[in-house]
Amino acid sequence: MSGVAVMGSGSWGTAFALTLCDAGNDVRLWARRIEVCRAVNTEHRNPDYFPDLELPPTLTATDDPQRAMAEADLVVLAVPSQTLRQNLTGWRLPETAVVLSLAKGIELGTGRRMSEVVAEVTGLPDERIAVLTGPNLSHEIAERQPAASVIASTAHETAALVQKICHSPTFRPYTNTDVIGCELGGATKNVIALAVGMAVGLGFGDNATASVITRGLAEISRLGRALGADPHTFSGLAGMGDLVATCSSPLSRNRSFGEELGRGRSVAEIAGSTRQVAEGVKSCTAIRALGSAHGVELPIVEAVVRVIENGEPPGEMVAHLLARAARPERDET
Ligand SMILES: NC(=O)C1=CN([C@@H]2O[C@H](COP(=O)(O)OP(=O)(O)OC[C@H]3O[C@@H](n4cnc5c(N)ncnc54)[C@H](OP(=O)(O)O)[C@@H]3O)[C@@H](O)[C@H]2O)C=CC1
Ligand SMILES: O=C(CO)COP(=O)(O)O
Repeated sequence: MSGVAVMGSGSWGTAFALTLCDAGNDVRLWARRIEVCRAVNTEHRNPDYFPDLELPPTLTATDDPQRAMAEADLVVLAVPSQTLRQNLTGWRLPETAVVLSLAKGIELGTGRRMSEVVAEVTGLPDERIAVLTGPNLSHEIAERQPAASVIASTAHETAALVQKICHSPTFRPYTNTDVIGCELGGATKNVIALAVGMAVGLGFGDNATASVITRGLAEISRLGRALGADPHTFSGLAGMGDLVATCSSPLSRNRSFGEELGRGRSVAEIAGSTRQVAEGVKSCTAIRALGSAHGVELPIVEAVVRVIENGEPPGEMVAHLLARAARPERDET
């Protein structure tokens, strides 16, 4: 049994905490709101994110980050990408714990992946840092539907340790040492899911969505190659697996956000109607900047940025993408 702290009690933090309990660990959840802690500790519920789900009675919550992390072997970071740096800055991590990031985003302004933010703020060596990614829609995980996942760390032993800690009867993690590819896959698929959602909201069918998913995978792979990822990662769970799940499922917040944009609502309106994070809305700008810095063409990401940042109507985005100069499918320059 390992002692695990899950820092963040939203959709994924809560569902993954449940998985960690199922895998036989002693799990403490950190929530920034005391009312969430009370609900978890007394009613075994998290009403804002899973009103109908009964949480394991062994799961406890605290709003004190240091108490949550005390003597933890594994610290799981389950806060949004754009707040991770600030959150970590205020926390004192246990001396020997491994840190596992669940966030799928790229930091605005710095272009850093989440493992890079962790390393920068905490000073931890790469061998103590891991990331989790793959097709893991939190509501399905919370219902204990079967799922596979990827734990990536540059140190295989670290990935294998975390794999062992979170392997439950319904959750099957694989390991990978390609942290760059795993993180880029997870962050960029959110932007592609926004584009797919827009296509759906505009009333387009499966030909359109399959085309965006496939060309989206080409963009993710191109960017990954330029940044030093292993191209094989993108045909695995962290690439195609997560892309297909997120782009196909109405449970995805990114796809749903895109769908609302396609129906004509504004970014501010949609963002104001939910407390849940759709990471692609912020990360799209950071990913476009990474593409520009490395001379990688990312037409779908670019088109999503124009809709999100400039308010371009999604219908025009589609017209622009279709009007681009015709080219060979495998001309990946
Ligand atoms: N949901 C999913 O299916 C999956 C999500 N992910 C990734 O996991 C990460 C977390 O997502 P998810 O749990 O779904 O997001 P949610 O929006 O569901 O929850 C976010 C959590 O972070 C907290 N939070 C928000 N702002 C801050 C802040 N400034 N400081 C500290 N805590 C804050 C929220 O607290 P409060 O409730 O008080 O607002 C909440 O507990 C994202 O990067 C996402 O892409 C990855 C795989 C699956
Ligand atoms: O990353 C996810 C599934 O793997 C969840 O996607 P959303 O954040 O779009 O809900």
